[in-house]
Amino acid sequence: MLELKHISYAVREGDSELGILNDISLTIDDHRLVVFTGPNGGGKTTLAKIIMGLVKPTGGQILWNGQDITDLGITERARLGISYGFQQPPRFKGLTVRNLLTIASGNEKLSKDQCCQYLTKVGLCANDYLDREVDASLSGGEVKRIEIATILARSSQLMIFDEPEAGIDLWSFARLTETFEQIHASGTATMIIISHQERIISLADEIIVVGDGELRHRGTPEEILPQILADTLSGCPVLTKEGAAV
Ligand SMILES: Nc1ncnc2c1ncn2[C@@H]1O[C@H](COP(=O)(O)OP(=O)(O)OP(=O)(O)O)[C@@H](O)[C@H]1O
Repeated sequence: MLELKHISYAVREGDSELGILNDISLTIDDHRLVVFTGPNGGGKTTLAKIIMGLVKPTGGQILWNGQDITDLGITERARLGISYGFQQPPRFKGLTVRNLLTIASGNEKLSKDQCCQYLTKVGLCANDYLDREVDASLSGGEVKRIEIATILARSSQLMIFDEPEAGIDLWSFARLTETFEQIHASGTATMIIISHQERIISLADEIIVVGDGELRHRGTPEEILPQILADTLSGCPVLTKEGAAV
């Protein structure tokens, strides 16, 4: 179980302090598929990075399976079974796709068949990609899918995906949503997916709307999706302070 207690994050801007996240508390039970959504700049990525240990909160506490991980770094959190896929994944010049999958899986003898299974789940063919370097020669969508494949290879207990749909073609997106559904159905991992995509939002057990650095609303897709779809940001009661129901 993941527990965030009164998480805040602020940065210094000149002489003043800029609040990015303000007193966010939430609990995510094991094996849930939770989607963070909300307007651009609302604080979703910052919140996800705080869970992964990429950003240190200026206030509050994070518990993972009852353990206080607030002061733990990324590596320690990864060892505890948390993984994170960047909105814009880094490239790794000199490392091939096979290298990355092998490192991620922790299995030095990872076979071509196993690599192929991970790559197929994100709509890539192993024959075309296994020996390619993860460098600038790959397109943004390819790097994104390779990174997601490495997260699948890690089989973490908590997988965080930041806008997995970004830059991905429709066919690969369909494979990806199937993969999310399969992981969810298998009950082997908790997933937090940051997304603006209706199809992904509809897969969620729960949607958490983050706006202006606050947790605006949480509920099932049936409760939240119609409201998001019904209006633009300015008129949407789910995304505005007036509609805050948390
Ligand atoms: N280190 C920082 N210094 C200054 N501003 C920051 C910093 N980190 C985040 N922000 C600001 O905090 C806000 C929240 O950013 P964040 O990336 O978390 O939003 P988001 O909800 O993920 O947005 P998007 O949907 O566009 O990806 C943004 O306005 C961003 O510019």
